[in-house]
Amino acid sequence: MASTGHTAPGPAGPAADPAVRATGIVKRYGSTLALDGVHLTVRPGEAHALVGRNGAGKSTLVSVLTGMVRPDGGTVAFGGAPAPGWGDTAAWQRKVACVYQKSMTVPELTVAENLYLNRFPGGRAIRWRTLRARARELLAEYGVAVDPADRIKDLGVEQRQFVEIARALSCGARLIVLDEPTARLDAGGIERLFGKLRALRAQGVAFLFISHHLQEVYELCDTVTVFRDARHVLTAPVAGLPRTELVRAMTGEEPAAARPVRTAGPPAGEPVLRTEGLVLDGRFAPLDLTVRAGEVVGLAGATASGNTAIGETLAGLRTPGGGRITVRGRPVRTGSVPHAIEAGIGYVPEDRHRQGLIPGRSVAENATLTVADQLGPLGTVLPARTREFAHRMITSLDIRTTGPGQPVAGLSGGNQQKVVIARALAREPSVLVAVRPTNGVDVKSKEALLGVVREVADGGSGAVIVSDELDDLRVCDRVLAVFHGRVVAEFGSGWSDHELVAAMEGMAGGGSGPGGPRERYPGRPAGTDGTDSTDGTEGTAP
Ligand SMILES: Nc1ncnc2c1ncn2[C@@H]1O[C@H](COP(=O)(O)OP(=O)(O)OP(=O)(O)O)[C@@H](O)[C@H]1O
Repeated sequence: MASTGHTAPGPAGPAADPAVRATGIVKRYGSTLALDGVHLTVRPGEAHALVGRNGAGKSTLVSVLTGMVRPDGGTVAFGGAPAPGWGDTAAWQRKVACVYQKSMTVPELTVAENLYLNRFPGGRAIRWRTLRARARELLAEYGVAVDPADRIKDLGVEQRQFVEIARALSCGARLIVLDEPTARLDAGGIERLFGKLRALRAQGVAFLFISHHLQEVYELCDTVTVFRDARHVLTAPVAGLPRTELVRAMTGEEPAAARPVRTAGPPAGEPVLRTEGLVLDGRFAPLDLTVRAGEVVGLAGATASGNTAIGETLAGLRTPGGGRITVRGRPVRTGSVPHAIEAGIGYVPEDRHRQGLIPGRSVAENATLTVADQLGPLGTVLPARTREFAHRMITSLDIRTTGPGQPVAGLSGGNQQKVVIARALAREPSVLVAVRPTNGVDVKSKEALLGVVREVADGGSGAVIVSDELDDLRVCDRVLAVFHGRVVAEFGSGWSDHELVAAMEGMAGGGSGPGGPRERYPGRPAGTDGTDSTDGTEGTAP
């Protein structure tokens, strides 16, 4: 089934040496075999997707290809020449760069300073004017419309990514790895990113694209490689590869027949969560929301719509300007995470790195952070009970780990997300509030996770899913579309992708013809720049 190197030749032609060729790569972490003799070839000008389930080994290979991790076996060559020596960071940067979902730039420094970090022109004394002029030229060369004097922290995600790409190219790199680059972009940002990547490909720059959004793989890439359980299982041209076959390669199973995720009947239970006049100035207008037992309610909205701010306010992360929240009829003290948890609000944050996990602690400890007081008398945590609880979560959420004692830092990104969800479920909350719960989660786990949310509701609690992903929203009984801080439309279970996306874009009841960004990225409505709400840039004042 595998066929390496079967790719559409880039502008450099089929005879050119590959941008990168990795062969026989082996990497072990203790008893975990993360890469088992994998291979990968990316040609100049090619956009090559690397896909696989959470824990398949994608990030480990990226670390090997960028000189961050030393493999236990195998070879890497760039443009036909052996990879730089271990530890020669500058030499690796001249070959390859990785643009992560998380910015690798220094937020307090300007764009110009970031572009020339550790390689300032002009000898010892830094000539700031020269630096800025060079930066301006560099950005213009790659068509990046950013002011070199701006601080990185004031840029949106999209602009930061362009700055990182420009920096990599100016170091001489001709291979750029993009690790989930669209995760925090809206439809317009994705279009602009893809447009820029196409232009750079025409100049011979090669891209390795890591994504759980298979639709984007089909949109952008000409070749796809699949890893499964640390092994290479497939390399094939994207054109003509049926999606079912791609999923089969990723999972090793026949794709399950499509089944509706939404299983519950019309909501009939008591209200479990209620907001009355809940308002956060500059983020969302007074909101009256009722979530009943047995119900999953979606808050759909683009990045800056205010839907995330609503979720964060329910979780106690933000203090509302007015209004009240009640859980099963009891008022919740707002603006306090401990009180929200105590009242029965479970929360799955979008940004698990900042709000979710303690990396050095074990899976068991992280999964039980909210229940430590219930696991032992007088505030002591009994390891046996902690482990037992963690075992249950590992099984029910299919967390790929060596065991409850493994530090979460050693889990793949998607499996870390599952630990965050386990933690939110630990207290058996009256209402679960989940922000983009399937972000970074593989195609099979997505279904399992949404199934768990559904089960929470079917078990007599309520759930709120805050997301712009249509697949997340399909599990909901009701979806409220939020635009500019207001609920602009409400849908029962029978919504069409088109009408929901139109509502999220502020065109409730409207719509437009096919062919626009909405049609191509049905899960990502166009909106303002893709900076998340916790960066403090979200929202238009209602
Ligand atoms: N630093 C580490 N210490 C221990 N184990 C690790 C470490 N990094 C990765 N692993 C393990 O190696 C395997 C491959 O992980 P990797 O992060 O490469 O997967 P991935 O395909 O990128 O997954 P995801 O889609 O979830 O990001 C996993 O079993 C993971 O637990």
